[in-house]
Amino acid sequence: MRILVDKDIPYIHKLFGLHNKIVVCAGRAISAKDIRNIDTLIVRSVTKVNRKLLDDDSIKFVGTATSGVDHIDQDYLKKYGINFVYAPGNNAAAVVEYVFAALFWLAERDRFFLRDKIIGIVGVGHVGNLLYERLHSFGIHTLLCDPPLAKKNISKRKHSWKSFEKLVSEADILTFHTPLIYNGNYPTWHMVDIDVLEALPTNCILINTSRGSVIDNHALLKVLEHGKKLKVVLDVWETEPELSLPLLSYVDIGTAHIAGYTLESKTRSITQIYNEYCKFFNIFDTVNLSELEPSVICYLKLQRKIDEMLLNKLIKFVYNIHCDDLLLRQFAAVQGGFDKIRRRYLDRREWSSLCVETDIDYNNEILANLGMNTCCT
Ligand SMILES: NC(=O)C1=CN([C@@H]2O[C@H](COP(=O)(O)OP(=O)(O)OC[C@H]3O[C@@H](n4cnc5c(N)ncnc54)[C@H](O)[C@@H]3O)[C@@H](O)[C@H]2O)C=CC1
Ligand SMILES: O=C(O)C(=O)[C@H](O)COP(=O)(O)O
Repeated sequence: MRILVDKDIPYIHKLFGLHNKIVVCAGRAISAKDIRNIDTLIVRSVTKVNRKLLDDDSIKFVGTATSGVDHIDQDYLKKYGINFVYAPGNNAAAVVEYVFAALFWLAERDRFFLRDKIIGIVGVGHVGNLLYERLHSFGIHTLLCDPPLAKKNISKRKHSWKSFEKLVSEADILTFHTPLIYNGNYPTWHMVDIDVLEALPTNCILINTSRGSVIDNHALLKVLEHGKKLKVVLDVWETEPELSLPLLSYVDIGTAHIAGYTLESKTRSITQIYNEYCKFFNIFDTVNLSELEPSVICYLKLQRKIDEMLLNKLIKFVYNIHCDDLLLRQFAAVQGGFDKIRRRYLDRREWSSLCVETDIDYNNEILANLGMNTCCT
């Protein structure tokens, strides 16, 4: 089998290398010429997989080690019988922990408590739902907007779904976790446009870790330049990998599309693609995640009941989002800087890598609900 893989996907040779010819290529540089005589293509979000790329008919299997699939022309793959798999949900915890890190960083800087805020979650799938569950478990109020889900009415939760307009008018914090959808009944492209931006309450916190174009970045820059008081956290940008430096200068936290980047999430994603690949080609080999899964790296003991201040310390111990903001501001103007940050991103870990000792029952319950490992003395 000849497999072409984005060179920034980890563990490829360990997983696929035994019986296959592996060709690696920079994700943004993969071209139709590279695809010739390739059976399997494995990409990330930076490679557009469409008719232009796949003019060769040798491809049988396409995998993307991502949750978002807006870079894939799925209709084309289906039309030509090319098997397609992606990795939904594997980076949900990483994104949720990024959002928590951003919220607690802002709360510390601007001296407010999250328990006094209402958080509007737009898109309640793998990421949005986990975010809801963890915020709810810590007593933080949320409003949920997900019309496709509400329409399917498959939600188990007691909460009533709210309209996007309701969240815009009532939420103190809006966080977006939708796919990038250009048409259909519920498009998300520029769902935050100039009208929404002008309608947002003063000092509203806007967080986007979905896709850059869910927010009209030009309109956002315009309202910020005109003095609209918003607090903005952007991990995704409409013009990635080129960045609007003026917009970066206005946002409170800016990062290089790394919200989903943890060692655990990358391991889970490529393992899922590998297992789907084995199923498709009838290869009887299941990889043991523990071989790739990094071990627990640290251990802490809590001496008192957990509250927002103490949780903030734990969050910063595992992941300090401010470092990623400084990193982007340092390299944003450097040619290729955005992609370089992503390629060399340090092995950020998830809360589950933290083992917390506590003999307080309340702490055990809260920390377990937040996805941390706990052990009693
Ligand atoms: N920055 C990063 O590193 C990451 C970004 N993402 C992005 O976040 C998106 C969400 O990720 P997941 O939760 O895994 O996807 P998902 O597919 O599990 O959930 C998306 C949810 O959005 C809902 N939705 C669709 N249109 C909507 C609309 N108009 N209004 C409100 N809700 C709507 C869907 O019904 C679904 O429940 C991905 O599509 C991807 O683009 C995901 C992971 C990492
Ligand atoms: O999974 C998604 O969707 C994401 O946005 C990933 O964080 C994208 O990461 P890359 O595939 O661009 O490395």
